[in-house]
Amino acid sequence: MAASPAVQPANDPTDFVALAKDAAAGAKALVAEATARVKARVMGPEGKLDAGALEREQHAAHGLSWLATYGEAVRELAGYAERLQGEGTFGQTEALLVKIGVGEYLDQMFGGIPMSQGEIVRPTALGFTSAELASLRTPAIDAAIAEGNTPANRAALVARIREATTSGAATIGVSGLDEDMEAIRSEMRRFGKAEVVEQAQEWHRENAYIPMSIIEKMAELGVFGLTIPEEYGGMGMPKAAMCVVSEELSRAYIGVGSLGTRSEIAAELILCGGTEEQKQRFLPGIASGEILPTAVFTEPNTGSDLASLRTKAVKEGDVWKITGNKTWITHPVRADIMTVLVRTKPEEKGHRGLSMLIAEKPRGDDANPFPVDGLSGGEIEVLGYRGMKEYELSFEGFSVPAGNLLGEVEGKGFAQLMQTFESARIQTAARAIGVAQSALDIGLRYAEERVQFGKALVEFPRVADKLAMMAVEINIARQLTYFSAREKDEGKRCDLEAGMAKLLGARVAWAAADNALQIHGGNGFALEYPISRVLCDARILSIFEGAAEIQAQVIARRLLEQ
Ligand SMILES: Cc1cc2nc3c(=O)[nH]c(=O)nc-3n(C[C@H](O)[C@H](O)[C@H](O)COP(=O)(O)OP(=O)(O)OC[C@H]3O[C@@H](n4cnc5c(N)ncnc54)[C@H](O)[C@@H]3O)c2cc1C
Repeated sequence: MAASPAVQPANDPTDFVALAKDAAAGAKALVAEATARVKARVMGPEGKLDAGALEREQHAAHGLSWLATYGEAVRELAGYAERLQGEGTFGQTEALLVKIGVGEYLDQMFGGIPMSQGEIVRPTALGFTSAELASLRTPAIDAAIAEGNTPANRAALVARIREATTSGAATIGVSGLDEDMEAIRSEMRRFGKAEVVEQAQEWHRENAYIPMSIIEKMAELGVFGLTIPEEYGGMGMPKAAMCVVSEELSRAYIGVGSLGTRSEIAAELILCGGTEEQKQRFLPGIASGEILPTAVFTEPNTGSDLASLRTKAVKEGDVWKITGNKTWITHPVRADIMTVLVRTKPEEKGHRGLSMLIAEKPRGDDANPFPVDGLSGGEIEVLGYRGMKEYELSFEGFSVPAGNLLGEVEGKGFAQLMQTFESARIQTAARAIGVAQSALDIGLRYAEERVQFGKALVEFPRVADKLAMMAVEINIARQLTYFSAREKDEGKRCDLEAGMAKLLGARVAWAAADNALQIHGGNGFALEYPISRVLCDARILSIFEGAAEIQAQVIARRLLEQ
């Protein structure tokens, strides 16, 4: 996508890029100080995290996670601005996105961050007095806040968003990715517009499966094998490609953007933990879309606390027999393989007793969902995120050949699953960005078309402000997600950043959907309008792939243990 016109020095006398970098350094100092203060409250005598104290202090510890996520967001925005400036693509739209984002996030860091609608974490909760806080507010931070989220900047951004939309731009502001990635975006966007957007509302309202013809077309486009290495039949592309594809498909419909999620999880599990024979056997089929996987982890009594799950597998000759109940399993009926987390060592109570099985099964349909011995299930009716259907499953001696134990090792299932978390979280963050972007697309269109008091709604500041903040936060979540993807591609540990991208992305998607619905007034509440579906779809993002509280807990642990 072409950059918006370069910032004219006369309009923008401050070198905001340098200011943003300085402010990001100040934000980092605040996070470091906050980390030290929370550490003082949760560390035991031997310098180890005291689990009881961490639980008592969840508000502060999770608040620290949010604060650090914001600090990382400001750093990423400054880095994005600097990179684009170097490439000559830092135009007015990009400058406004960065200014408003940096200013607003810094202001919240020093004022209060919403962890959820009713839970604001304020600096006092992290142990700062007003005087201490004032001493951490550097002149760069003050200036970035003062110049950042102003009514004039928001109005200017909305004018640019309107222009960008009429010119058919895919993203508001350049994404920062290279031309190859943008070519993939265009292809996915074309596919989404032609095959998905118009149908999504009907699939949702009828609780219908996404047609197999769509899955076949996605397979032809290479969606399921994007990041699988070429030697195993995939395209060997970077994780950034997965982000762009997930983003654009979820922008069309979250169900379609999520079809690749289970393929990504299964492929990561097998790539990281499988034997060479398992890689050769399953990866080419997953890459081509011939094998559709489903991820079978959650149980009725174990969701967030997965390590205590009870479904067991017992070895009988050369097969494992699975017995137990699973729930909230997405797309199990049409799946060909199930990655099932089971307890194979009953004497080991925690995660050490868990193993991962790759269980093959025949495809079913609504009339006969599970045409195989030892497996049955019932559909769970859901608010949104439809198109694949969620089921509770009952295993009664379901057979899996011994050779399908992942990596042919017992007791490593939980660790194998954890290895996939980085990728899965990056992918979910990208799905969240797609959902948020669809809310912005729909909200903007409605605000342009609906006239009240003789004006289009978009002419009213309170309506336009909502659109401006959607675009700003989408860009922030996008930059955090792309950063995690780059780190992952470079083989660096990025669980912290991927978790932050997912945590923030889910909140951004929900806020965007809620605000876009608000822009619709009463019509937003009508099932006929797509925004009512997008609201339901957005809600899931802070529940699965690590509920927001669990995500914040994981981030807090990492920050405090460093
Ligand atoms: C639409 C949908 C699709 C899904 N698809 C799949 C799938 O394909 N495969 C699969 O295996 N699972 C799937 N899941 C399950 C999903 O991963 C779980 O719902 C999720 O892990 C949360 O577990 P839970 O629902 O048991 O909630 P719980 O663990 O009971 O948590 C309930 C609430 O309490 C909070 N909470 C829990 N523990 C703590 C704590 N220690 N501190 C603070 N707060 C805490 C949580 O954050 C959450 O807000 C799906 C779920 C949904 C809704």
